[in-house]
Amino acid sequence: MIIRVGSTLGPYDVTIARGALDALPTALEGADRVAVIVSEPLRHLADRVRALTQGRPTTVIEVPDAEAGKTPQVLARCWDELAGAGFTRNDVIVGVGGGSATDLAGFVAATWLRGVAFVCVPTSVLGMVDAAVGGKTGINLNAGKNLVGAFHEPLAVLADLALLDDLPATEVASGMAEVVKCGFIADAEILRLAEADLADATDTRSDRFAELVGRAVAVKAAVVAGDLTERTSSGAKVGREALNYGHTLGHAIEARESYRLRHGQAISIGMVWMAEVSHRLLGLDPGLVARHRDLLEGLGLPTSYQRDAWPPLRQLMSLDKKARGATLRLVGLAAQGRPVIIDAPQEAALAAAYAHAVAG
Ligand SMILES: NC(=O)c1ccc[n+]([C@@H]2O[C@H](COP(=O)([O-])OP(=O)(O)OC[C@H]3O[C@@H](n4cnc5c(N)ncnc54)[C@H](O)[C@@H]3O)[C@@H](O)[C@H]2O)c1
Ligand SMILES: O=C(O)C(=O)C[C@@H](O)[C@H](O)[C@H](O)COP(=O)(O)O
Ligand SMILES: [Zn+2]
Repeated sequence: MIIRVGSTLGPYDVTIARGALDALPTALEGADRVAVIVSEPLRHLADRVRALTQGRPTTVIEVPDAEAGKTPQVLARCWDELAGAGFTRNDVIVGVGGGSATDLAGFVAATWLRGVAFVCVPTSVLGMVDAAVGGKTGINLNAGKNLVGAFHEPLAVLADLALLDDLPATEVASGMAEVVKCGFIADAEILRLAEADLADATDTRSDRFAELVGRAVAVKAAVVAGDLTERTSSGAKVGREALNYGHTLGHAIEARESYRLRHGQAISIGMVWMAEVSHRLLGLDPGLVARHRDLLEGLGLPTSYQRDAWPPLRQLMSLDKKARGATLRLVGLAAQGRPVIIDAPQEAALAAAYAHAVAG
């Protein structure tokens, strides 16, 4: 399956298939040299990528696994390695790994020489359905998630489903959090497909799983095509910020956990909270609130967090990218498929929703 992502800088294709990586030579057409940025546990994939570069000089840069790679220190090391290799604007960076590695690699591509070409090879469910698509790149700071970054779209995304064969079940579940997010904010068929057979939905070799991946990418592609740089939302007219559903609390939890919790686990808790907030402030139907918890727990994702953590989490939320000045902005749901921006929400309602729905 190929999904074309419309973009202000020219469209690109997301290829979703077993064996998609074999299309790399086409994506590299015109490049002189290649730098492969790969997370350490997946270093074996760098050999496969090298074999597909058709003799081009290739530099492999291994980076620490998961969020440990999304740091200013690792970013600076990548720049040094590109300088050492004499990397120029005719060359291409290939990011290989989960969303952490591809967010970092994309940001290296965005910043090196003010921007060089980037090809994205996501290796996790979350990377395929979300991080590889839409051009958000960046790193974390201790103060908050993804606080430094750039919009830099890839030339191509090669989502090779065969790379998921050894992905641990907890990582599959983490990626499914972003898939069902797309179900709550846009495509109801995603919810139906997942709920009908959770085991099949999380079997990365099943047709149902492939359909869910395709549907989630289609949701993301449609949203980013209309609002790449996340500037158009207000009230019920919600652009790219819709994709941030569950992320205001989710990112705060990730920072509080020093990025040891998986992103999908954190936003699972964040979505349960936002469903409750939406019930209180937007009248979201209690049945849909319960559907969040049932589906996310059915996928093996967490839905609760420490009872006494609300004050520090609220403090961390102040640095959320959707905030404007001292005003918090949340993405709520008025109904399935109807995201709404909640500007300056009542603080008491936020705390009460946390105490009621999340506090463990
Ligand atoms: N740019 C975006 O639009 C966007 C969207 C969603 C999430 N993200 C970011 O993506 C990151 C999360 O991505 P993630 O869930 O992929 O986590 P991750 O990149 O941290 O990877 C999770 C774990 O899975 C392992 N792994 C990856 N591929 C594997 C494979 N094929 N086989 C075995 N193990 C494998 C990794 O080594 C790691 O240990 C977060 O930093 C999040 O902020 C970005
Ligand atoms: O692509 C987007 O836009 C999203 O919000 C998708 C999110 O799933 C993703 O986690 C993204 O990295 C969050 O962006 P941020 O701007 O809140 O850091
Ligand atoms: Zn996310």
